[in-house]
Amino acid sequence: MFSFFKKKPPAPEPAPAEATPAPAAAEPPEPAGRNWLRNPFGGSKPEAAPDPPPAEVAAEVAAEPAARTGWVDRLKLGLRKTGSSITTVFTGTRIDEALYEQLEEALLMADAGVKATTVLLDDLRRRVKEARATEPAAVRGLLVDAIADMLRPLQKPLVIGEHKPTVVMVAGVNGAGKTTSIGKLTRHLAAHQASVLLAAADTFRAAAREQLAVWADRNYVETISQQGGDPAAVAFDAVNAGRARGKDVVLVDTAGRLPTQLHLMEELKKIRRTLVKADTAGTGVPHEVLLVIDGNTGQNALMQVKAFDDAIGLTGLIVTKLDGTAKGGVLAAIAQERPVPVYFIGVGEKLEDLETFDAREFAQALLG
Ligand SMILES: Nc1nc2c(ncn2[C@@H]2O[C@H](COP(=O)(O)OP(=O)(O)OP(=O)(O)O)[C@@H](O)[C@H]2O)c(=O)[nH]1
Repeated sequence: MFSFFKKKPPAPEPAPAEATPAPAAAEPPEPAGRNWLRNPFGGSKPEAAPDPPPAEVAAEVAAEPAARTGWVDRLKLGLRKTGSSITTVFTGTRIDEALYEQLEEALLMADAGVKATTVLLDDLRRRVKEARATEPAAVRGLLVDAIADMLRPLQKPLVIGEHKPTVVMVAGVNGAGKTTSIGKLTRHLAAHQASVLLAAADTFRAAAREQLAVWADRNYVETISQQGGDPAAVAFDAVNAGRARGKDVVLVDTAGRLPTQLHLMEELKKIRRTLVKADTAGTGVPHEVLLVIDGNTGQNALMQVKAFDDAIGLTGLIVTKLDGTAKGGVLAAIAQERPVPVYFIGVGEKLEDLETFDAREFAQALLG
């Protein structure tokens, strides 16, 4: 069993990992700077060894430039639009009601929502009192603490490997970044000796299947797809194929849909029910139900979380496009109103631009 965990990137990067997988009992070499999984097969590697990832993937990942270590900077840059109006509040000379009012406005503008904003400000007032702070600049540090504490319940690793295959269903509205995130996730799984089967359960849009096929090619993994027909059938076939082929992970990509498109939400529920039916061993398929949300959509993202959670029971979120949003505060609203764990955040369009979520780092990035 392995989990995606947060690890500070050591510097400098060590020599590229060998393409050959590590022996079963030993921990595989972990490419430096990656926040990905560790000890993919724990102490109990399955008898049938998974397909080793091609040398190209492991070598590419290991050879990634040190720029990767700067992802927090990129997040900071991305969230600057969100944070700039908040941080200007602390340039004054006094901690007074005007400061709290400006802060309230800035948090609402960042789409933190009324509830989270109220809780944050109450918490901040308490912290300011306790710390006997007198300078606005000190309030900024206390706000980082308050935001980090609020977001902490969202910080949870995605555990893969407890079941073989681990079945992960991925949903979201159109263009949220599902397929891109699946590609990124696949790459990192492959780079850590996990074999992946992709299921293109978007049977309507040929472009979606093609896009997934491109990601699959780039990651040297197989796909199950079908033109037309029933997406639930593709999902069913994928679980069976994943089992038969001894894959570690089956990732099921679904077509984008709005929560208001009730017939499409029914279709999503059907895909989920079908995955449950394919679970002949009763291991709890789908093991993970992820929603991909676009960080730019602010409060609307919260509505999506609620609607998809009600429909298919979410286990985690991937929040994309945090590399340029004025609405990063929405994570506070999610933490307050529907705390579904944030497994990953997307900070760019490139394959390596997917990171595990760390509440404190996010809070710090938010306030520059
Ligand atoms: N800047 C940035 N762009 C992203 C990120 N993730 C995805 N994108 C871009 O968002 C656009 C949509 O991504 P897709 O992966 O096609 O979205 P999708 O949810 O699969 O779309 P549908 O299949 O239409 O539902 C693409 O242009 C991606 O490159 C991110 O973290 N940052």
